[in-house]
Amino acid sequence: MTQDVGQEAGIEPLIGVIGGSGLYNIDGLEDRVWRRVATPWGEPSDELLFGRLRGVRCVFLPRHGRGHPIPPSELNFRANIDALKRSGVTDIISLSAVGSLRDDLPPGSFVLVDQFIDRSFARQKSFFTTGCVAHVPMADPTCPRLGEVILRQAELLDITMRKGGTYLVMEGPQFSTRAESELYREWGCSVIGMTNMPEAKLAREAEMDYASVAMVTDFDCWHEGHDSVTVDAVVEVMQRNSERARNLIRAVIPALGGVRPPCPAGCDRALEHAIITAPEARDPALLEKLDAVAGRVLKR
Ligand SMILES: CSC[C@H]1O[C@H](OP(=O)(O)O)[C@H](O)[C@@H]1O
Ligand SMILES: Nc1ncnc2[nH]cnc12
Repeated sequence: MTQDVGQEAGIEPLIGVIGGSGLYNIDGLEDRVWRRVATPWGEPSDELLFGRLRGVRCVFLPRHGRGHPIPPSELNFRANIDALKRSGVTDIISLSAVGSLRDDLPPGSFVLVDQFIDRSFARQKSFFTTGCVAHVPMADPTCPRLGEVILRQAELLDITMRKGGTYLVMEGPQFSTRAESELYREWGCSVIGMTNMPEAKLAREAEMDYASVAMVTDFDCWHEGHDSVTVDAVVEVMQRNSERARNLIRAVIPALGGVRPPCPAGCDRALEHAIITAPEARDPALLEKLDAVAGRVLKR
């Protein structure tokens, strides 16, 4: 009940940043402290880094863990999203290294992704399993309000960022075959990576605003004029991309401080009409696990 009143009156956002390949830390954070956050879904990728940027609180999680020990298929996406949610995070900015599927997105390009095609298959994709079934809307998988702030800050920093693009999520860890790469190009995809799904789906289930900044590191394997992607190439370009990524985060988080109204697109209310399991058919043990993710709707 208290949370509903808070939503009507507006709440102060807390921004969570998920750093991808090459981004395992945020520098310049005040009051920084790494803290383990336990979840009912298991261990997140690493401890979470709590701190402030120009006085505004934020939380950082290195997606693959510090030192990059965890491959995409073994990421505990549910634990990562739950840990951010139970830490009070309302909005997630996802930062990712991606391959380009378009000539006009060369390495070094930044894309504010607004669509996904999810070709991952070996992952836990929902918090809602037997005992509490929910179907959240995913037509628009990213938050336009959060995206606008990111685009505006990028513009102020002179960082060129493409507004919109489709991110093809592959399972990995091997890179694509040339036939796959060509197929995804025919599908009209802009970039390819291995991590943004089910991350975006779970963020939606947890009623969090989610935006994805994809940083192009390579032309995958389809481009006749460029070598096929290698990890060395990705790391080298990410090192060049990372300063702009850090500057962007250092600008976006302070810009998001202060009380604001509920999300006009409804990201923060995605569960409102999503749960189909009758109250008497719900599994109490699962409901307990859902305390952080869905407590807002399950407890009333
Ligand atoms: C190191 S290349 C492949 C690796 O990089 C991307 O990770 P992230 O999205 O976390 O930046 C890609 O999805 C793969 O996991
Ligand atoms: N070409 C590519 N395919 C999948 N993930 C990537 N991450 C960076 N480049 C990639």
